[in-house]
Amino acid sequence: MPTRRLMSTVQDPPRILITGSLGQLGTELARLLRSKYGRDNVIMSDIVKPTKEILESGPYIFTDILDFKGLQEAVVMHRVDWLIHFSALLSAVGEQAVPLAVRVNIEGTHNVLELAKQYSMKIFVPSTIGAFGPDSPRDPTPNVCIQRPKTIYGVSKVHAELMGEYYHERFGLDFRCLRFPGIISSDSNPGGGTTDYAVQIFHDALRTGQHTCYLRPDTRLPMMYIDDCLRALWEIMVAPEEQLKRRTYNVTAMSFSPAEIAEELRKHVPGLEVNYKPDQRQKIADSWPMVFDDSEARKDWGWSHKYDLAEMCRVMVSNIRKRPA
Ligand SMILES: NC(=O)C1=CN([C@@H]2O[C@H](COP(=O)(O)OP(=O)(O)OC[C@H]3O[C@@H](n4cnc5c(N)ncnc54)[C@H](O)[C@@H]3O)[C@@H](O)[C@H]2O)C=CC1
Ligand SMILES: CC(=O)[C@H](N)C(=O)O
Repeated sequence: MPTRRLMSTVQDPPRILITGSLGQLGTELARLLRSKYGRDNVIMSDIVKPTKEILESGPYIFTDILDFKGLQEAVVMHRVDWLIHFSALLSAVGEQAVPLAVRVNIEGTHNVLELAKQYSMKIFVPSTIGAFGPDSPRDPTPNVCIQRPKTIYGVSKVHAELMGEYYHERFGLDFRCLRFPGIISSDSNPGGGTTDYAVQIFHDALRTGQHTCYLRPDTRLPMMYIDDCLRALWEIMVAPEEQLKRRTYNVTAMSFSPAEIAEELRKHVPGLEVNYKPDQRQKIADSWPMVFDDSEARKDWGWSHKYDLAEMCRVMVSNIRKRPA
């Protein structure tokens, strides 16, 4: 690791605000960043009532992403240097609440970009495989290709990518963005995406030995274990400017279908039964990349995943088994 990175970690910790921090990624990211930069330098925020454990784990504040003044106050009062913008409505819930998704995902992104510009903050905004559509090459999907997504979630994420890149070009904003695949973690309640089955299948397998999947058995999608996802986020945040040839990168770890993950999971839960009842999420999945080409991230700033399908299943099963019922 370059010395510069180590120095910024140890001597001059950034103060970091995470929006939408009580979702699937935020709580885990806060834990990781607090272990690197100190408990009080990472401020979690959301509009959701936190648990006692969250309140005791470090600073937590209410911030609605649609309230620009409230965000300004949070940034000023907490002397924020990095903004990690997680607030969003995901692909499946976004289709059920389009006007709200437009506000949270698009207006919310406008607010944080403007704020980051005004207060000279470094900003990370995640994008997704959902930023591609049926006209994109799907196997593999390269970093730069046609993007005509068919969900409001995808449309809002292409908008975020373009707005962030524009603010970088126009105002010199330090905007960094990764397009994540479906993220798998032992949180039993992911946020309402099309890839959520790949989390739910573990909980169902270990609780009941039976899972009903809302996608067809052959629906192949790119995926990643949460530890790889959060490490990728941290690595791009600390990557020296000169390594970044672009502001938005594809990252991935594996691709699998429901039938393939079920087969791997049967090594741990031999009698696992899976039924298939495709619903409206099938159409979304059919428009998304099957295999994600992240060679540019690997080449430019050294991205490399650690968890493949077998290792991810092993860790997920072990983590969920350790939890109280
Ligand atoms: N989980 C995944 O598989 C992937 C996630 N991402 C992106 O990563 C980010 C985080 O994702 P998750 O944690 O999975 O999402 P999530 O749905 O679990 O969490 C989103 C959070 O945003 C908050 N939120 C909603 N409206 C808000 C508002 N008005 N003001 C402030 N906060 C509000 C919610 O309360 C929730 O805690 C999102 O931007 C998502 O698009 C990208 C690719 C994959
Ligand atoms: C891949 C994503 O962005 C998310 N998990 C979703 O399915 O909406």
